[in-house]
Amino acid sequence: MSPLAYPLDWGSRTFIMGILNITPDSFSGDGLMRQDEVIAHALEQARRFVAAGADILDIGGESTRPGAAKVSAEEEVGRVIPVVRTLVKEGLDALISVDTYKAAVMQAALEAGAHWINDIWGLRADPDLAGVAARSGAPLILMHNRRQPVATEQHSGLGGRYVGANYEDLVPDVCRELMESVKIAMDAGVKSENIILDPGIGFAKTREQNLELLDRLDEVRGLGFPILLGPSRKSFIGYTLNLPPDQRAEGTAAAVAVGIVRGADIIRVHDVEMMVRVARMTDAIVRRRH
Ligand SMILES: Nc1nc2c(c(=O)[nH]1)N=C(COP(=O)(O)OP(=O)(O)O)CN2
Ligand SMILES: Nc1ccc(C(=O)O)cc1
Repeated sequence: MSPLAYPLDWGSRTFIMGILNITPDSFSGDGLMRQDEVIAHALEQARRFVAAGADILDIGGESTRPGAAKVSAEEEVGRVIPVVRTLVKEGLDALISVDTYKAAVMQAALEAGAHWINDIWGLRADPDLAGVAARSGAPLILMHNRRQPVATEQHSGLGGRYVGANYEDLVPDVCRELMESVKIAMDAGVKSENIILDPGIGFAKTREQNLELLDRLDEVRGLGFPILLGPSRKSFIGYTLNLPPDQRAEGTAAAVAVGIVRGADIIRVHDVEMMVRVARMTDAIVRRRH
């Protein structure tokens, strides 16, 4: 079957992005490189996600958690591209997104047939990515994030998690900085209808800031772009419920439901089957979709 046509029918329902981490060190332990036969496992997980209702599959080859080891573009290409090729060849009924901030990785992914670009640095890490995005005409997710941890702060005992969390006024600051990323994109020639914004839950934000940003997501939606939300299994849930990543499904469900009420268009999740049900139920209430 052919993937969903873009632009998606925003507002008609919540779209589901399933996370496929081709990493040995992802924070919630879902990284497929912990296993043998990575490609076979990725394909199996992708099929399971699509059968459960995923619209988009997001493939990542470098953990983005604070303090994670950086991976070279060559190594990331070696992890991600074989999986992109396999999923494209399989012809799954889902869009293929690649979670990378590196222009070289994204260029290779697009050539291998990927459809979407997911940049956790909102075009601030690799300026060449803006041109790659513009030339490809692919939808581009611009996530809010702040500067990379410097060595001394990384050793503060917080793993760099709160570096950059010194906001003057949280929501307006996040909105302004997202619009700076939009400007970088549009100056490079990315069309506004290809831009999706993401508040960056868990990136340079304290627990309280993550909770407030989620509750005020409607203000970010007010910027006029579709919104992607990624709360899945993150530590703001862990700190609130005092639970490890593998026990954060209910907390994720609450965040997903509130996120949809406040205007999220896409949710990025690990537990696809469960969150599809949460999204369908929330859509039935707030969008009257049955
Ligand atoms: N657009 C967007 N991209 C993201 C987001 C997010 O919230 N929004 N969160 C991530 C962290 O989750 P993941 O499970 O992929 O963890 P990892 O980075 O440790 O692999 C990684 N990528
Ligand atoms: N990449 C990230 C992974 C996890 C978290 C978090 O648990 O808050 C934040 C960022």
